[in-house]
Amino acid sequence: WPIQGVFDSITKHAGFNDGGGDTFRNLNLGSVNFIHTTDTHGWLGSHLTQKNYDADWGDFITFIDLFKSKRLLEDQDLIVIDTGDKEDGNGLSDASFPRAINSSRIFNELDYDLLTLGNHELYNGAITTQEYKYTAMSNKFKDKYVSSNVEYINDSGEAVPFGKKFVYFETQNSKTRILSLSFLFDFNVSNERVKVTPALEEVKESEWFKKMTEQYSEDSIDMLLVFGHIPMTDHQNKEINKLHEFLRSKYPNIVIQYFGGHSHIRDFVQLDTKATGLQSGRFAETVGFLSINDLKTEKPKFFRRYIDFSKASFCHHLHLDDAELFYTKKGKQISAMIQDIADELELTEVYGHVPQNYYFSTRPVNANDSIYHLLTSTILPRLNTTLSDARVGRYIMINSGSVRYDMFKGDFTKNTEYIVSPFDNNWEYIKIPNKIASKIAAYLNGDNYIITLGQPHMISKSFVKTDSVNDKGNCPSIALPFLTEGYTTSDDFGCDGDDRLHNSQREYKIPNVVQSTENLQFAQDDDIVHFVFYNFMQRNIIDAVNWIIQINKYKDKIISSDNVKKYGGSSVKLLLREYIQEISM
Ligand SMILES: Nc1nc2c(ncn2[C@@H]2O[C@H](COP(=O)(O)O)[C@@H](O)[C@H]2O)c(=O)[nH]1
Ligand SMILES: [Zn+2]
Ligand SMILES: [Zn+2]
Repeated sequence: WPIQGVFDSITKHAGFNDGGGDTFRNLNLGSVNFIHTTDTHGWLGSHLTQKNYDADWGDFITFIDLFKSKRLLEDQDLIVIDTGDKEDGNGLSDASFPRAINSSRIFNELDYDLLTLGNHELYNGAITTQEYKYTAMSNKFKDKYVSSNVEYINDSGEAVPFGKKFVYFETQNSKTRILSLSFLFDFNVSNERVKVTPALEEVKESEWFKKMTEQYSEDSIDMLLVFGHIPMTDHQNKEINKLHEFLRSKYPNIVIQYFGGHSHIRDFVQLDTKATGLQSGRFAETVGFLSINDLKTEKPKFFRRYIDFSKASFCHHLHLDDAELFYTKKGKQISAMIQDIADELELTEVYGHVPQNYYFSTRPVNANDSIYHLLTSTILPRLNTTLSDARVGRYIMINSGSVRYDMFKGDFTKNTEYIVSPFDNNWEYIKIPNKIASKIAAYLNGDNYIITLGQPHMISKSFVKTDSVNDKGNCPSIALPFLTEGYTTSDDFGCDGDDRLHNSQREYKIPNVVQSTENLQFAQDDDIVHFVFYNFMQRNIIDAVNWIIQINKYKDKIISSDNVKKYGGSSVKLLLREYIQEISM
C-alpha cells in the first residue's frame, strides 16, 4: 500500500522502531534520569476526547513507580520534577471551592523529588497561602519545594522563603552530588501574599546565594540542577540566557541542567556544551524525559524525549507488552479518586453540543475554525447589561491568553467551560472618543509580546513574515491519513524528540488581544463609545489610552482607574455556554 511505504520510510528514517506497526521512539537511559512535568493546569483526569493523552494522574503515578522498579539499573537514578502552574484550565482544579483544593491533593500524591510554583499559584492570595501551607510546607515536600526568587508574606507581614532557597542532595544509586535552584520568570502581577525578585537580581545581590556558592564550590558537586517556571526559549527578554551566563560564571566547568515551563511548549535548548534545558509542554499532554551519561567528562551526553501522556506510551516505555500489567494499587486508587471528584463536581454535565472544532493556536485568528473568530464575531456581542445601548458604539476586548485550549466538536460539558476560558473576570468599561478606542488594539498588538496578556507559547516562537510562526528547524511536515494531529517538535537537538508519530500542526501568530466591535458604522472620531474589557487588563488599557492621547497630541485628559466603571454582565464562560445551549436546541 503506497501510503504504508511512505509511512515505513518516515518511521525508519525518523528514528521510530517499526516492529509491527509500533511507531515509538524509545528512551535512552543514563546514570542520571529525569522526568519532568509543567503547566498541568488541573488536567489530572486525562483528555477524554483525545486518545493521544488518555492517561490520568493515577496512570502517571503507576508509570513512575513501575519505571523505577522495571527500567532503572542499580547504578541509575530517576529524579521527578514539576515546574508549576497547577490550576486555571480544568474543572478538576477550578470548579471546586477553594479552587485547586481537590486537585492539589491528587497532584501531591505523586512522589516528586523537586517541585515549585508557577505564576498561576500567585494571582490570588488565598491560592498562594494554600500552596504555601499545604504543599511547600507539607511534611512530604518541605525539603523538596524550592523557590530561589519567591518569598511568602506570612500573617505577620514578614517575607519568608517560599520553600527552600536551594537544596543539595546525593542520589541514591549513582551517588551523583546535585545542587538545585529554582526560579520563577520576572512576574510582577502577583498578590499581597507574595514577593517575586527578578532571578538575576536575586542571584547577584542576595547573601544566601553568595554563601551557597562558598559552601558548595564546583569541586564539591557533580552538577547544578536549575528548574523553574521560566521559558527555555525567550526571544524577547532572554531571561534564561542571562541567568545561565551568570550561573556559568560561578560554575564554569560542570553540567548545568535546566527544566523550564510557562510557555506551554515542548522545547529543548543547548545553552553550551555542558548545559541544556528541557521544557515539557502543558495540560498533562507531555511527560518530559532527560538522561545524562558521562556527566563528569568533558563531553557529557544529553538525551531528551517528549512522551505522550498516554497509556500506550507509558506501557511501551515500561516494556510492557500486555497493558493488563500496567497496574499499581496506588495508581488505581488515584484514578478512582479523580473520578469521584469529577462526579462530585458534575464536570460531565452536558449543556449542549459543539458543532465543529474551534482552535486556539493552530489556525489563523480570522479563520472560521478559530476560537477567536467565534468569540469576536458571535460570543462577545452577546454581552448584555443595563448599559448596553444600540445607539452607542461598543468595543469588547479580551486578552488572547484568557483562552486556554481548543473547543472540540461534541458535548459541551461543565468542564468544557473551564478548559476553554476558566477565568471569572469582571467586565469594566471606559467612555472615550472613538478616535482613541479605535487605536487600542493596534497599540496592544504592536511588535512586542505582552507576557501578562498574550498566548503563553508566543514568548518562545519566532515570528515569520506570514501569519504562521516558525519552529526552530525545518522538520518534515507529516500528513498521513491514519495519523492524528499532534506534536512534531523541532528543537535544538532536531526533529526526533517526540515519542510518537503524529501529523504536523502549524502554530499561528496569536495577537495579545482580540475584540468585537458594534454600532460603529456611523461613529465619528469624537463620538463617545463604550470600551469594555476584562478587569484583568485594566492597567494595560489605561496605559494604552494615555499613550494614544500623548502620541497623537489629543486634547483629551489622561485617564486613571477613576475613569474605569463596572460594566457587569456574564463572563465569556457563561456567554459561551448560553450560545451553545441555544444552538443545541
Ligand atoms: N483574562 C485573564 N487572563 C489570565 C488570567 N490569569 C492568567 N491569564 C492569562 O494567562 C496567561 C499566562 O498563562 P500561563 O499558563 O502561561 O502562565 C497570561 O499571559 C494571561 O494572558 C486571568 O485571571 N484573567
Ligand atoms: Zn501555564
Ligand atoms: Zn505560567
